[in-house]
Amino acid sequence: MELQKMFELQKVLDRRIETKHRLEHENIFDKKVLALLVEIGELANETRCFKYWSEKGPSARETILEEYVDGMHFILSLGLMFGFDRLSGESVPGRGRGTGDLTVKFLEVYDAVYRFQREKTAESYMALLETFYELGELLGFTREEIFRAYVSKNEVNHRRQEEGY
Ligand SMILES: O=c1ccn([C@H]2C[C@H](O)[C@@H](COP(=O)(O)O)O2)c(=O)[nH]1
Repeated sequence: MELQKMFELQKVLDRRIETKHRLEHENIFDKKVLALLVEIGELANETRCFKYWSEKGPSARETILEEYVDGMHFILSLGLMFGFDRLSGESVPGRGRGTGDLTVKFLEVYDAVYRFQREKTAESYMALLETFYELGELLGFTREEIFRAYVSKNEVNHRRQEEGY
C-alpha cells in the first residue's frame, strides 16, 4: 500500500540525513514540527487561497503538488520517530471531509500539527495524517498522484544529500 511504501522510503532518507548530519543522538522533534509548519505555509502561499487582496491565481498544479509532498515528508518523518508507521495499517480512512473551504482546511491542518506536538499520541498522529490527506483531496490530488510525486521528491532529496545541499 502507498502509505506503507512512503514510510519505508522516508525511513531510508531520514537515516541517511541523520547519519550525514550526525543527529542520531539529537532530539530534532521540535525542528521537524517547525519544518512541517513552514512547508504548510509554503503550500498555502502557492495556492494563494487566503490572498483576498490579490487578483493573481494559484501556482501551477505541479508546483502545488510538490509543496504538498514536502509536507508529507515531514509528517511521515514525525510518525517514524514514534513508530506510528506500524499503526497506520493498510490505509488511512478518509472521513470524506476533503471538501469545503481551503483556508479552513489549512487552519485545521495547523491545529492538527499543534495537537500532535502536545500529545504525541497515535490518535493525534492519525488525525494529522487524515487531515493532511483531506487537504490533498481538496486540492484535487488523488492518492496515486500524491504517491508518485512523493517518490519523485524523495529521489530529489537523496540527490541533494549526495550533492551536499
Ligand atoms: O529529516 C528530514 C529533513 C528533510 N526532509 C525533506 C522533506 C522535504 O521534501 C525537504 C525539505 O527541503 P527544503 O527544500 O525545504 O530545504 O527535505 C526529510 O524528508 N527528512
